[in-house]
Amino acid sequence: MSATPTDTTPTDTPPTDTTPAATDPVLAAERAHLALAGDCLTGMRAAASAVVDAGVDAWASERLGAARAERLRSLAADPGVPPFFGRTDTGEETFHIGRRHVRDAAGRPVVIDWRAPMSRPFYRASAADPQGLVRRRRFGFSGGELTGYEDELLGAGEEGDGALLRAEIERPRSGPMRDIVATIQPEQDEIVRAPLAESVCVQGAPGTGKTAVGLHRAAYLLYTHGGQLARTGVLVVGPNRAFLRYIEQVLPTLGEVDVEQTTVAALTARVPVRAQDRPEVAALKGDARMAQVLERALWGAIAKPADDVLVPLAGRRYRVPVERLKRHVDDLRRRGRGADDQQRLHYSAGRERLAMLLAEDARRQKEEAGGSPTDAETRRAARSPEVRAFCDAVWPARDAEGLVAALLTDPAVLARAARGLLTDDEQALLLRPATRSPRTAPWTGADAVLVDEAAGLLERTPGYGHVVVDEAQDLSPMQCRAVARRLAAGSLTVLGDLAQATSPWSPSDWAPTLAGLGRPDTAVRPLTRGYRVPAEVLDYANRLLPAIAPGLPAATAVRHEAGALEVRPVADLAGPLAEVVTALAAGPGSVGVVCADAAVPAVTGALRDAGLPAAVLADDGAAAGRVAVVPATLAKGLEFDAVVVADPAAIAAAEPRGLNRLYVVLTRAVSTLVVLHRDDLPAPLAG
Ligand SMILES: Nc1ncnc2c1ncn2[C@@H]1O[C@H](COP(=O)(O)OP(=O)(O)OP(=O)(O)O)[C@@H](O)[C@H]1O
Repeated sequence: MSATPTDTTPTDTPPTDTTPAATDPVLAAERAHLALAGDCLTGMRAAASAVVDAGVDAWASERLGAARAERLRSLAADPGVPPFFGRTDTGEETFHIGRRHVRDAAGRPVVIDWRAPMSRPFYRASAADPQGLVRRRRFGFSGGELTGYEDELLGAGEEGDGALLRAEIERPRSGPMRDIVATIQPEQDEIVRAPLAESVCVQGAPGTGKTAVGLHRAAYLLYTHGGQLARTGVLVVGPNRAFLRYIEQVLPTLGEVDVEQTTVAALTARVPVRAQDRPEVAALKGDARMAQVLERALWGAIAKPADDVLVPLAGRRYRVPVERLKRHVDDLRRRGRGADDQQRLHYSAGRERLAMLLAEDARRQKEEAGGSPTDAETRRAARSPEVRAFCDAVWPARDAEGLVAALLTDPAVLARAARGLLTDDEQALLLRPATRSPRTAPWTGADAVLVDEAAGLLERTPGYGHVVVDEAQDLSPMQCRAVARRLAAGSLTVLGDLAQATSPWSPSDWAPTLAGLGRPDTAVRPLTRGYRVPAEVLDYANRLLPAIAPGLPAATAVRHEAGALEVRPVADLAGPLAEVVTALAAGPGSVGVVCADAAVPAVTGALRDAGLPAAVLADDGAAAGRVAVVPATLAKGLEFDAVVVADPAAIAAAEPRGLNRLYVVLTRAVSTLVVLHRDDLPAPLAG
């Protein structure tokens, strides 16, 4: 391998090697290409803004304008992000690989989008399997300037030593998550480029790049299947808003601004959540049996028609006999029972259809008698007071909040719907006093998911073409259903780690979650190379694995960092905490101080008393400062340059799956983990 100057990071970092390169002809040529790419981008931007917004009509003009704005937006290059980060040579052809295509005025490619098929060997080639490449080149930049490159002569069996990847993952962390487009690894690339039709479940240990892979997969799919997915959309679901804030810039940096990123709570926010369930109640409300209870509560209240109905049509009345009415109701009920949400007849549509069937019966009778009623007259018949009264009695109009409120407050309604499904004790757990109106009820997060389920029974939920669900190991069966409803005919990327499961539903394998998400045949793909956490820290956290996830393979870290882990017994927390955080805060990266949720005020107070600018990370994602106090329950998915864990025993003791929570907390650090413990450490970590 030939390695000239190796400031190997693709974006702005100080060079690690400042070998004078001004005289290096390769570097000079690459800098010229960089300048050309910059000029071409400027030209493309100018051309895009010069497109005249004149369509054939106002609508077309507006669409043209929107398309142009979109194109300009995607071309609005961040000056800190260089147009390319790598290059492939096949011996005949050379491609520079970057975040987006760049063409010259004649349309010749200057930079190839990383997602294009031609870019694939850049990520997959190895000395053993060069995939047609004689050389792979990676570039290092500083302040937007190309300062170095690293060659691998794959054709000659030479492979890099991973210096670039190491430099990239060791960069001090501060602020939101970054893209990994310059250093996607082969095992990650296979998942990123899996076909759109294929649903994928990534079981990955902490820091193996699951979130990164999921986001890059979304960007890849949008590029490769732009037309189809632009219509149906891509949805990314994360566990909370703090997590969303952390990841939300990755897709825009990759040029994808139209992906919806949300939480399950936001997805199901049909009622204002203003209360919290006791854990055992929340666990029951998240149970899959609740879907059956709701279905029965809704469809079970449809009554048998008792009498003939006289339907008025164009000045006369036509009798629809009760037997025929019964058949209509039975047929429609049957069509409402299908498993496929997109195909099945929903309750509200069933009610409308029933009214229409009565009107059509009347129309047929009139036609048989020689009349020819119009469509408008038939529709009017369907809306007549007689037909409406029949529908109200047999197939009453319902709303989702009202349905759930009745179920949770009326013992008789609940008993009827839950018979044989929930025990008496379980029914008693669900019941709460009624409020004057469902609007003012003390709705909880779990109730909101039930209301969403009810809404999904009433009407079809619009679906996306592809859904990425992160931290999926924590989803309740009812939350899985809420995501599945948004999937339509699309495919799914499920990301998670069973060892990090902290919810009451946490399964020991992926089958129930994948079934709940409506894609039981999804293949589970493991990721086991840890990019975030140094080996010293990961091996320490992995001691918990036999207790929390027996059988799950432990991750191996890609790098060692001597001195990355310090475990210190302390008599009193405040003093050592302030001392450790002061020392860490003097470094360049972010510092996360993680403690049990209940200890947040005390820990924050201790840090502030020592004059440290500590800010608490909030669930709404409000940005904490460089020293963030992180409640243990919000740490999932996040990372910090340095992490201090205050009182691990308290974190483990705070909840039923406290050891899993501790495993999450211990795996957030990129460079340094300091564990300060007053009490004995949990057994697997002691000694
Ligand atoms: N190929 C890569 N090149 C550079 N950095 C990488 C690569 N893969 C992952 N990383 C970095 O490793 C860190 C962990 O990635 P990510 O958050 O996606 O992991 P995860 O598996 O979702 O972790 P967790 O389970 O803890 O949430 C991130 O900083 C990410 O940018």
